[in-house]
Amino acid sequence: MPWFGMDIGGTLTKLVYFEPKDITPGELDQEARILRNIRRYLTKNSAYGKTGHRDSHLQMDDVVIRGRRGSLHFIRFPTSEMLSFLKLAKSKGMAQLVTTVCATGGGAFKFEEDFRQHVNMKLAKFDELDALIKGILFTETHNKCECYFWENANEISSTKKKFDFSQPYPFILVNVGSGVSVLAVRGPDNYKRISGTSLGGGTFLGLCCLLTGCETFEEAIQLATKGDHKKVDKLVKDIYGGDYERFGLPGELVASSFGQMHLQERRQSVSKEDLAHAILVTITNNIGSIARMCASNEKIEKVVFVGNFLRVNPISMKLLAYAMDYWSKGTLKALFLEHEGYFGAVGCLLQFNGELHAQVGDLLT
Ligand SMILES: Nc1ncnc2c1ncn2[C@@H]1O[C@H](COP(=O)(O)OP(=O)(O)O)[C@@H](O)[C@H]1O
Ligand SMILES: CC(C)(COP(=O)(O)O)[C@@H](O)C(=O)NCCC(=O)O
Repeated sequence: MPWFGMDIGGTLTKLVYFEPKDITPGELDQEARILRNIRRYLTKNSAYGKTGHRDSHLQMDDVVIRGRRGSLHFIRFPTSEMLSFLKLAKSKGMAQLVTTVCATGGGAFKFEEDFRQHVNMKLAKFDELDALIKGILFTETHNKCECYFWENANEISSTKKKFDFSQPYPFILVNVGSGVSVLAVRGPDNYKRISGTSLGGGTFLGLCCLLTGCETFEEAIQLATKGDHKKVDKLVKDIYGGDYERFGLPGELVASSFGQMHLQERRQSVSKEDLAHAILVTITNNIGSIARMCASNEKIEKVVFVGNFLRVNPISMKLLAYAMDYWSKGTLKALFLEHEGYFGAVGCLLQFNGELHAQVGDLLT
Protein backbone atom coordinates (compact mmCIF):
# COMPACT_ATOMS: atom_id res chain seq x y z
CA MET A 1 0.00 0.00 0.00
CA PRO A 2 1.61 3.29 -1.08
CA TRP A 3 2.11 5.96 1.54
CA PHE A 4 0.22 9.04 0.49
CA GLY A 5 -1.01 12.14 2.22
CA MET A 6 -3.54 14.15 0.29
CA ASP A 7 -4.84 17.66 0.92
CA ILE A 8 -7.83 18.33 -1.31
CA GLY A 9 -8.20 22.10 -1.16
CA GLY A 10 -10.61 24.58 -2.67
CA THR A 11 -8.27 25.20 -5.64
CA LEU A 12 -5.37 22.73 -5.58
CA THR A 13 -5.00 19.14 -4.50
CA LYS A 14 -1.64 18.45 -2.89
CA LEU A 15 -0.33 14.90 -2.87
CA VAL A 16 2.71 13.91 -0.84
CA TYR A 17 4.14 10.52 -1.64
CA PHE A 18 6.68 8.69 0.52
CA GLU A 19 9.00 6.59 -1.63
CA PRO A 20 10.64 3.93 0.54
CA LYS A 21 14.32 3.46 -0.33
CA ASP A 22 14.93 0.52 2.00
CA ILE A 23 12.68 -2.14 0.42
CA THR A 24 13.63 -5.68 1.42
CA PRO A 25 13.52 -8.63 -1.06
CA GLY A 26 10.70 -10.10 1.04
CA GLU A 27 8.54 -7.10 0.23
CA LEU A 28 8.73 -7.71 -3.52
CA ASP A 29 5.59 -9.82 -3.71
CA GLN A 30 2.69 -9.72 -6.18
CA GLU A 31 1.14 -6.60 -4.67
CA ALA A 32 4.51 -4.91 -4.84
CA ARG A 33 4.45 -5.16 -8.66
CA ILE A 34 1.59 -2.63 -8.84
CA LEU A 35 3.23 -0.60 -6.11
CA ARG A 36 6.49 -0.63 -8.06
CA ASN A 37 4.73 0.66 -11.17
CA ILE A 38 3.02 3.40 -9.21
CA ARG A 39 6.31 4.32 -7.56
CA ARG A 40 8.09 4.50 -10.92
CA TYR A 41 5.30 6.55 -12.44
CA LEU A 42 5.24 9.06 -9.59
CA THR A 43 8.97 9.45 -9.12
CA LYS A 44 10.22 9.39 -12.73
CA ASN A 45 7.80 11.97 -14.13
CA SER A 46 7.40 15.64 -13.40
CA ALA A 47 4.06 16.08 -15.20
CA TYR A 48 0.91 13.95 -14.84
CA GLY A 49 -1.86 14.23 -17.37
CA LYS A 50 -2.38 17.80 -18.58
CA THR A 51 -2.43 19.60 -15.25
CA GLY A 52 -0.53 17.60 -12.61
CA HIS A 53 2.97 18.69 -11.57
CA ARG A 54 5.67 17.33 -9.33
CA ASP A 55 7.58 20.08 -7.53
CA SER A 56 10.92 18.29 -7.79
CA HIS A 57 12.77 21.26 -6.23
CA LEU A 58 10.90 20.52 -2.98
CA GLN A 59 11.74 16.79 -2.82
CA MET A 60 13.07 15.71 0.59
CA ASP A 61 15.50 12.75 0.69
CA ASP A 62 16.70 10.57 3.51
CA VAL A 63 13.60 11.12 5.61
CA VAL A 64 12.64 8.53 8.24
CA ILE A 65 8.93 7.97 8.82
CA ARG A 66 7.76 5.16 11.10
CA GLY A 67 11.16 3.49 10.90
CA ARG A 68 11.27 3.51 7.09
CA ARG A 69 13.82 5.58 5.20
CA GLY A 70 12.90 7.23 1.93
CA SER A 71 12.09 10.35 -0.08
CA LEU A 72 9.10 12.65 0.03
CA HIS A 73 7.70 13.75 -3.34
CA PHE A 74 5.42 16.74 -3.73
CA ILE A 75 2.72 16.70 -6.41
CA ARG A 76 -0.16 19.07 -7.12
CA PHE A 77 -3.06 19.32 -9.54
CA PRO A 78 -6.18 21.49 -9.76
CA THR A 79 -9.00 20.15 -7.59
CA SER A 80 -11.34 20.82 -10.54
CA GLU A 81 -9.50 17.93 -12.32
CA MET A 82 -10.30 15.40 -9.59
CA LEU A 83 -12.26 13.06 -11.87
CA SER A 84 -9.40 12.96 -14.42
CA PHE A 85 -7.02 12.22 -11.55
CA LEU A 86 -9.18 9.33 -10.39
CA LYS A 87 -9.28 7.93 -13.93
CA LEU A 88 -5.50 8.17 -14.15
CA ALA A 89 -5.11 6.51 -10.74
CA LYS A 90 -7.39 3.70 -11.90
CA SER A 91 -5.38 3.20 -15.09
CA LYS A 92 -2.27 2.75 -12.92
CA GLY A 93 -3.88 -0.10 -11.02
CA MET A 94 -4.83 1.76 -7.83
CA ALA A 95 -8.30 0.21 -7.79
CA GLN A 96 -6.73 -3.27 -7.45
CA LEU A 97 -5.06 -2.36 -4.18
CA VAL A 98 -7.20 -2.49 -1.09
CA THR A 99 -6.20 0.93 0.11
CA THR A 100 -7.12 3.59 2.52
CA VAL A 101 -5.61 6.97 1.77
CA CYS A 102 -5.15 9.66 4.39
CA ALA A 103 -6.86 12.79 3.18
CA THR A 104 -7.55 16.25 4.49
CA GLY A 105 -9.05 19.51 3.21
CA GLY A 106 -12.67 20.11 2.28
CA GLY A 107 -12.38 17.75 -0.69
CA ALA A 108 -11.76 14.78 1.60
CA PHE A 109 -15.42 15.15 2.49
CA LYS A 110 -16.71 16.32 -0.87
CA PHE A 111 -15.01 13.61 -2.99
CA GLU A 112 -15.19 10.69 -0.58
CA GLU A 113 -17.82 8.83 -2.59
CA ASP A 114 -15.96 9.44 -5.90
CA PHE A 115 -12.82 7.82 -4.45
CA ARG A 116 -14.80 4.80 -3.36
CA GLN A 117 -16.60 4.43 -6.68
CA HIS A 118 -13.73 5.06 -9.10
CA VAL A 119 -10.67 3.60 -7.36
CA ASN A 120 -12.11 1.52 -4.56
CA MET A 121 -10.36 3.68 -2.02
CA LYS A 122 -11.45 4.66 1.44
CA LEU A 123 -10.44 8.04 2.72
CA ALA A 124 -9.20 8.30 6.29
CA LYS A 125 -10.11 11.89 6.97
CA PHE A 126 -8.12 14.30 9.12
CA ASP A 127 -8.84 17.88 10.02
CA GLU A 128 -6.94 20.28 7.75
CA LEU A 129 -5.71 22.63 10.48
CA ASP A 130 -4.49 19.76 12.72
CA ALA A 131 -2.69 18.33 9.67
CA LEU A 132 -1.27 21.72 8.71
CA ILE A 133 0.44 22.22 12.07
CA LYS A 134 1.74 18.64 12.24
CA GLY A 135 3.12 19.00 8.71
CA ILE A 136 4.88 22.28 9.52
CA LEU A 137 6.53 20.91 12.66
CA PHE A 138 7.69 17.74 10.89
CA THR A 139 9.00 19.48 7.78
CA GLU A 140 10.79 22.15 9.77
CA THR A 141 12.64 19.60 11.90
CA HIS A 142 13.63 17.56 8.81
CA ASN A 143 14.75 20.49 6.67
CA LYS A 144 17.13 22.90 8.28
CA CYS A 145 16.56 25.51 5.55
CA GLU A 146 12.75 25.39 5.75
CA CYS A 147 12.09 28.67 7.52
CA TYR A 148 13.25 32.05 6.21
CA PHE A 149 12.54 35.76 6.30
CA TRP A 150 13.10 38.61 3.83
CA GLU A 151 15.88 40.95 4.86
CA ASN A 152 15.31 44.64 3.94
CA ALA A 153 12.01 43.65 2.40
CA ASN A 154 11.30 47.09 0.87
CA GLU A 155 14.54 47.17 -1.13
CA ILE A 156 14.98 45.70 -4.61
CA SER A 157 18.09 43.88 -3.37
CA SER A 158 16.06 42.17 -0.60
CA THR A 159 17.15 38.57 -0.06
CA LYS A 160 15.91 35.46 1.73
CA LYS A 161 17.67 34.62 5.01
CA LYS A 162 17.42 31.41 6.98
CA PHE A 163 15.49 31.72 10.26
CA ASP A 164 16.06 29.39 13.21
CA PHE A 165 12.56 28.08 13.96
CA SER A 166 13.68 25.35 16.36
CA GLN A 167 11.87 27.13 19.24
CA PRO A 168 8.66 27.93 17.35
CA TYR A 169 6.10 28.72 20.07
CA PRO A 170 4.10 30.84 20.22
CA PHE A 171 3.44 31.82 16.62
CA ILE A 172 0.62 33.13 14.48
CA LEU A 173 -0.02 30.95 11.44
CA VAL A 174 -1.62 32.53 8.40
CA ASN A 175 -2.68 29.96 5.80
CA VAL A 176 -3.35 31.72 2.51
CA GLY A 177 -5.09 29.20 0.30
CA SER A 178 -8.31 29.84 -1.60
CA GLY A 179 -9.44 31.64 1.55
CA VAL A 180 -7.42 32.57 4.62
CA SER A 181 -7.32 31.02 8.10
CA VAL A 182 -5.41 32.60 10.97
CA LEU A 183 -4.34 30.46 13.93
CA ALA A 184 -2.57 31.19 17.20
CA VAL A 185 -0.29 28.23 17.87
CA ARG A 186 1.08 27.85 21.40
CA GLY A 187 2.19 24.22 21.36
CA PRO A 188 2.10 21.13 19.12
CA ASP A 189 -1.45 20.33 20.24
CA ASN A 190 -2.42 23.73 21.49
CA TYR A 191 -3.85 26.10 18.90
CA LYS A 192 -7.00 28.01 18.10
CA ARG A 193 -8.38 29.43 14.87
CA ILE A 194 -8.68 33.10 15.72
CA SER A 195 -9.66 34.66 12.42
CA GLY A 196 -10.10 34.25 8.72
CA THR A 197 -11.08 36.07 5.58
CA SER A 198 -12.68 35.07 2.32
CA LEU A 199 -10.35 37.51 0.52
CA GLY A 200 -7.53 35.09 -0.24
CA GLY A 201 -5.60 33.43 -3.04
CA GLY A 202 -8.82 32.42 -4.78
CA THR A 203 -9.94 36.05 -4.79
CA PHE A 204 -6.64 37.19 -6.31
CA LEU A 205 -6.84 34.61 -9.08
CA GLY A 206 -10.57 35.08 -9.70
CA LEU A 207 -10.35 38.87 -9.92
CA CYS A 208 -7.26 38.71 -12.13
CA CYS A 209 -8.99 36.37 -14.56
CA LEU A 210 -12.02 38.69 -14.62
CA LEU A 211 -10.16 41.98 -14.99
CA THR A 212 -7.17 41.02 -17.13
CA GLY A 213 -8.37 37.99 -19.09
CA CYS A 214 -5.46 35.87 -17.81
CA GLU A 215 -5.99 32.13 -17.40
CA THR A 216 -3.50 30.90 -14.84
CA PHE A 217 -1.97 31.86 -11.51
CA GLU A 218 1.49 31.97 -13.07
CA GLU A 219 0.24 34.36 -15.75
CA ALA A 220 -1.45 36.55 -13.13
CA ILE A 221 1.79 36.79 -11.14
CA GLN A 222 3.78 37.58 -14.30
CA LEU A 223 1.38 40.41 -15.14
CA ALA A 224 1.50 41.76 -11.59
CA THR A 225 5.30 41.76 -11.67
CA LYS A 226 5.24 44.18 -14.61
CA GLY A 227 2.46 46.45 -13.32
CA ASP A 228 2.15 49.51 -11.09
CA HIS A 229 -0.67 49.48 -8.55
CA LYS A 230 -0.30 53.25 -7.99
CA LYS A 231 -2.06 53.90 -11.29
CA VAL A 232 -5.10 52.06 -9.96
CA ASP A 233 -5.15 52.84 -6.24
CA LYS A 234 -5.74 56.19 -4.57
CA LEU A 235 -2.78 57.03 -2.34
CA VAL A 236 -2.73 59.20 0.78
CA LYS A 237 -0.83 61.83 -1.26
CA ASP A 238 -3.56 61.79 -3.93
CA ILE A 239 -5.89 62.94 -1.17
CA TYR A 240 -3.60 65.04 1.08
CA GLY A 241 -1.04 66.19 -1.46
CA GLY A 242 1.59 64.57 0.81
CA ASP A 243 1.74 62.71 4.13
CA TYR A 244 -1.12 62.74 6.65
CA GLU A 245 1.39 63.66 9.31
CA ARG A 246 -0.82 63.84 12.37
CA PHE A 247 -1.51 60.10 12.24
CA GLY A 248 1.73 59.03 10.64
CA LEU A 249 0.29 58.02 7.28
CA PRO A 250 2.94 58.40 4.55
CA GLY A 251 1.87 59.92 1.22
CA GLU A 252 2.88 56.74 -0.62
CA LEU A 253 0.48 54.59 1.44
CA VAL A 254 -2.60 53.23 -0.34
CA ALA A 255 -5.56 55.17 1.04
CA SER A 256 -8.14 53.47 -1.15
CA SER A 257 -7.52 50.29 -3.13
CA PHE A 258 -8.78 50.72 -6.72
CA GLY A 259 -9.77 54.24 -5.65
CA GLN A 260 -8.82 55.82 -9.01
CA MET A 261 -10.97 53.49 -11.04
CA HIS A 262 -14.19 55.48 -10.79
CA LEU A 263 -12.64 58.00 -13.21
CA GLN A 264 -13.00 57.14 -16.87
CA GLU A 265 -9.73 58.74 -17.99
CA ARG A 266 -7.86 56.79 -15.30
CA ARG A 267 -9.55 53.57 -16.32
CA GLN A 268 -8.44 54.19 -19.90
CA SER A 269 -4.81 54.68 -18.93
CA VAL A 270 -4.30 51.53 -16.84
CA SER A 271 -2.90 48.32 -18.26
CA LYS A 272 -3.83 44.77 -17.33
CA GLU A 273 -0.39 44.57 -15.65
CA ASP A 274 -1.35 47.54 -13.40
CA LEU A 275 -4.68 45.89 -12.58
CA ALA A 276 -3.03 42.56 -11.72
CA HIS A 277 -0.53 44.36 -9.47
CA ALA A 278 -3.30 46.32 -7.76
CA ILE A 279 -5.30 43.15 -7.10
CA LEU A 280 -2.21 41.46 -5.66
CA VAL A 281 -1.39 44.45 -3.43
CA THR A 282 -5.02 44.79 -2.27
CA ILE A 283 -5.36 41.15 -1.26
CA THR A 284 -1.90 41.00 0.30
CA ASN A 285 -2.27 44.20 2.33
CA ASN A 286 -5.63 43.08 3.65
CA ILE A 287 -4.16 39.76 4.78
CA GLY A 288 -1.23 41.65 6.32
CA SER A 289 -3.57 43.93 8.33
CA ILE A 290 -5.58 41.01 9.67
CA ALA A 291 -2.41 39.10 10.56
CA ARG A 292 -1.02 42.14 12.35
CA MET A 293 -4.18 42.70 14.39
CA CYS A 294 -4.28 39.02 15.33
CA ALA A 295 -0.62 39.06 16.40
CA SER A 296 -1.14 42.16 18.49
CA ASN A 297 -4.34 40.83 20.14
CA GLU A 298 -2.63 37.56 20.98
CA LYS A 299 0.66 39.25 21.97
CA ILE A 300 2.62 37.00 19.65
CA GLU A 301 5.63 38.26 17.67
CA LYS A 302 6.28 35.58 15.05
CA VAL A 303 3.86 35.45 12.12
CA VAL A 304 4.30 32.50 9.77
CA PHE A 305 2.70 32.76 6.32
CA VAL A 306 1.99 29.57 4.34
CA GLY A 307 -0.30 28.45 1.50
CA ASN A 308 0.09 28.30 -2.26
CA PHE A 309 -0.86 31.95 -2.72
CA LEU A 310 2.80 32.56 -1.86
CA ARG A 311 4.03 30.18 -4.60
CA VAL A 312 6.28 32.00 -7.09
CA ASN A 313 5.05 35.18 -5.42
CA PRO A 314 7.91 37.18 -3.88
CA ILE A 315 5.91 40.41 -4.33
CA SER A 316 3.40 39.36 -1.68
CA MET A 317 6.01 37.88 0.64
CA LYS A 318 8.07 41.08 0.62
CA LEU A 319 4.98 43.25 1.04
CA LEU A 320 3.87 41.18 4.03
CA ALA A 321 7.38 41.25 5.51
CA TYR A 322 7.67 45.00 5.11
CA ALA A 323 4.15 45.72 6.40
CA MET A 324 4.65 43.53 9.50
CA ASP A 325 7.90 45.26 10.31
CA TYR A 326 6.83 48.83 9.49
CA TRP A 327 3.47 48.93 11.24
CA SER A 328 4.70 47.08 14.32
CA LYS A 329 7.80 49.29 14.58
CA GLY A 330 9.99 46.23 14.24
CA THR A 331 8.31 44.06 16.88
CA LEU A 332 6.61 41.58 14.51
CA LYS A 333 8.55 39.20 12.28
CA ALA A 334 7.06 37.72 9.11
CA LEU A 335 8.34 34.22 8.42
CA PHE A 336 7.91 31.95 5.42
CA LEU A 337 8.35 28.24 4.75
CA GLU A 338 9.81 26.61 1.62
CA HIS A 339 7.12 23.92 1.28
CA GLU A 340 4.44 26.66 1.23
CA GLY A 341 1.25 24.80 0.41
CA TYR A 342 2.17 21.19 1.19
CA PHE A 343 2.04 21.03 4.97
CA GLY A 344 -1.54 19.76 5.24
CA ALA A 345 -0.66 16.85 2.95
CA VAL A 346 2.55 16.12 4.92
CA GLY A 347 0.66 16.22 8.22
CA CYS A 348 -1.87 13.84 6.74
CA LEU A 349 0.80 11.41 5.51
CA LEU A 350 2.24 11.30 9.03
CA GLN A 351 -1.06 9.89 10.27
CA PHE A 352 -0.54 6.86 8.04
CA ASN A 353 0.30 3.67 9.89
CA GLY A 354 -0.13 -0.05 9.56
CA GLU A 355 -3.12 -0.04 11.87
CA LEU A 356 -4.91 2.50 9.77
CA HIS A 357 -7.61 0.11 8.65
CA ALA A 358 -8.46 -0.67 12.24
CA GLN A 359 -8.58 3.01 13.11
CA VAL A 360 -10.72 4.26 10.29
CA GLY A 361 -13.84 3.96 12.38
CA ASP A 362 -12.41 6.31 14.99
CA LEU A 363 -11.59 9.08 12.57
CA LEU A 364 -13.59 12.15 11.71
CA THR A 365 -16.72 11.51 9.73
N1 LIG B 1 -0.88 26.50 -10.24
C1 LIG B 1 -1.82 27.13 -9.52
N2 LIG B 1 -3.11 27.05 -9.86
C2 LIG B 1 -4.06 27.69 -9.16
N3 LIG B 1 -3.80 28.45 -8.07
C3 LIG B 1 -2.52 28.55 -7.67
C4 LIG B 1 -1.47 27.89 -8.36
N4 LIG B 1 -0.31 28.16 -7.72
C5 LIG B 1 -0.61 28.97 -6.70
N5 LIG B 1 -1.94 29.22 -6.66
C6 LIG B 1 -2.56 30.07 -5.64
O1 LIG B 1 -2.74 29.26 -4.51
C7 LIG B 1 -4.11 29.33 -4.05
C8 LIG B 1 -4.49 27.99 -3.48
O2 LIG B 1 -3.64 27.75 -2.39
P1 LIG B 1 -3.71 26.41 -1.58
O3 LIG B 1 -2.84 26.60 -0.37
O4 LIG B 1 -3.37 25.25 -2.43
O5 LIG B 1 -5.23 26.43 -1.13
P2 LIG B 1 -6.45 25.40 -1.29
O6 LIG B 1 -6.15 24.33 -0.28
O7 LIG B 1 -7.64 26.22 -0.94
O8 LIG B 1 -6.48 24.88 -2.68
C9 LIG B 1 -4.89 29.74 -5.28
O9 LIG B 1 -6.09 30.39 -4.91
C10 LIG B 1 -3.93 30.66 -6.01
O10 LIG B 1 -3.99 31.95 -5.46
C1 LIG C 1 -12.88 27.31 4.57
C2 LIG C 1 -11.36 27.26 4.56
C3 LIG C 1 -10.84 26.77 5.89
C4 LIG C 1 -10.94 26.24 3.47
O1 LIG C 1 -9.52 26.19 3.35
P1 LIG C 1 -8.77 26.45 1.93
O2 LIG C 1 -9.23 25.39 0.98
O3 LIG C 1 -9.13 27.83 1.45
O4 LIG C 1 -7.30 26.34 2.24
C5 LIG C 1 -10.75 28.66 4.20
O5 LIG C 1 -11.06 28.99 2.90
C6 LIG C 1 -11.15 29.78 5.13
O6 LIG C 1 -10.80 29.80 6.27
N1 LIG C 1 -11.89 30.78 4.60
C7 LIG C 1 -12.19 32.02 5.29
C8 LIG C 1 -13.53 31.94 5.97
C9 LIG C 1 -13.69 33.15 6.90
O7 LIG C 1 -13.17 33.09 8.02
O8 LIG C 1 -14.28 34.15 6.48
